[in-house]
Amino acid sequence: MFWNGKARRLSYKKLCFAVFGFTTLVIYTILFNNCVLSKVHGVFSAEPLLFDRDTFNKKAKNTASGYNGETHVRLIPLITWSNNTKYRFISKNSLKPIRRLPDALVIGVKKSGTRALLEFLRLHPDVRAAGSEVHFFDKYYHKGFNWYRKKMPPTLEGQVTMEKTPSYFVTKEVPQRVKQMNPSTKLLIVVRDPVTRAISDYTQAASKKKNRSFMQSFECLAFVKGTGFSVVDTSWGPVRIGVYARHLTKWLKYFPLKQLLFVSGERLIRDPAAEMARVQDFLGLKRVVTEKHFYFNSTKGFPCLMKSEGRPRPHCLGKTKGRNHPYINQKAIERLKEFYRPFNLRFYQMTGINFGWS
Ligand SMILES: Nc1ncnc2c1ncn2[C@@H]1O[C@H](COP(=O)(O)OS(=O)(=O)O)[C@@H](OP(=O)(O)O)[C@H]1O
Repeated sequence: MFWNGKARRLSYKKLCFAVFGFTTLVIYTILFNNCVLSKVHGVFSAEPLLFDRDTFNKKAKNTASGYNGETHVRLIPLITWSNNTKYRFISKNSLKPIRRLPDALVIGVKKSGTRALLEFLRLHPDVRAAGSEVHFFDKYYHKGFNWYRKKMPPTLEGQVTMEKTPSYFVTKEVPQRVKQMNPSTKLLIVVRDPVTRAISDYTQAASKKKNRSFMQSFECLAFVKGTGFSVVDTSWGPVRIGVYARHLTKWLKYFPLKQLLFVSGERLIRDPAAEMARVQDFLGLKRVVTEKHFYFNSTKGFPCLMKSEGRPRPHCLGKTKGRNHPYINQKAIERLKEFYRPFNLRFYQMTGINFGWS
């Protein structure tokens, strides 16, 4: 009897332990798999889990974290996996590049050297940039952030995702939209003497005309008709874009000055490595792009690249960069310089940099 009672007590204890152990195991498995599932999901896509596509679409359209739901998320039943398989899967796939919204934007200024800056930055292994201008914030904003994300190159955690669209700098809706995407977005602005910039802009427009003899001269377009070279036509795009202080004021309503980097277009040609050192510091990157990446091509008259991704030989930027400018009457140039002087001074004060445009 004594032994029977003791044995029963012992097996009752064992049963309690077994039930307790089993319950703990079940709870642990549920919690662990929930946690792993959300991680695995992050590997497949940077977008949030989607359960009710329509409700989510309504909420998410045009919010940076939003997803306008074209793909359904495939949930993998991890419970059937062994722990080792799970970890191998996660560690392998967390190194898989995914498309993300940009961390940094080259927002302008048109014809100041924005392509050169982006191509130089692409030499850096920690930078990935969209090849062509995306125009999301000025032309395609209605398409939503998921459209924008898909235009970005896939990047690994820690790499900087970028794009350049020079018209962002002068489009009034853009600063607020960029802030809505991510208030910490880093903004790069290449600037060049506004008079040379206007001539460059005109040269590009002329080069696109099929019949150039129909194109009015730069002098005709830059000044109000019948005023000779005295009244500058500020409604003409190539002139208006060069009033940098006015455009910058709009950006400073949404972003602190420290989030903006002003790159000198002139210095980017004269000393690309020095300018690139500033840019890499600003983006928090190691200074990988240095003098050894550039050589001066005297035929082109510009710095060119020793090599770049997919192009192992020395090469320059394309034919549309570094065009010959037409002759412009010196009086017109002087008058334009006079026109820009107060705006340039204001711009120097705002940025704390004297760009040296006379
Ligand atoms: N390395 C190098 N090679 C060639 N060109 C160079 C380089 N660095 C700066 N630049 C200057 O870039 C000017 C074109 O500016 P953008 O690239 O901003 O033009 S665009 O707005 O994207 O059309 C272009 O203007 P133009 O000289 O009028 O063609 C160049 O002066």
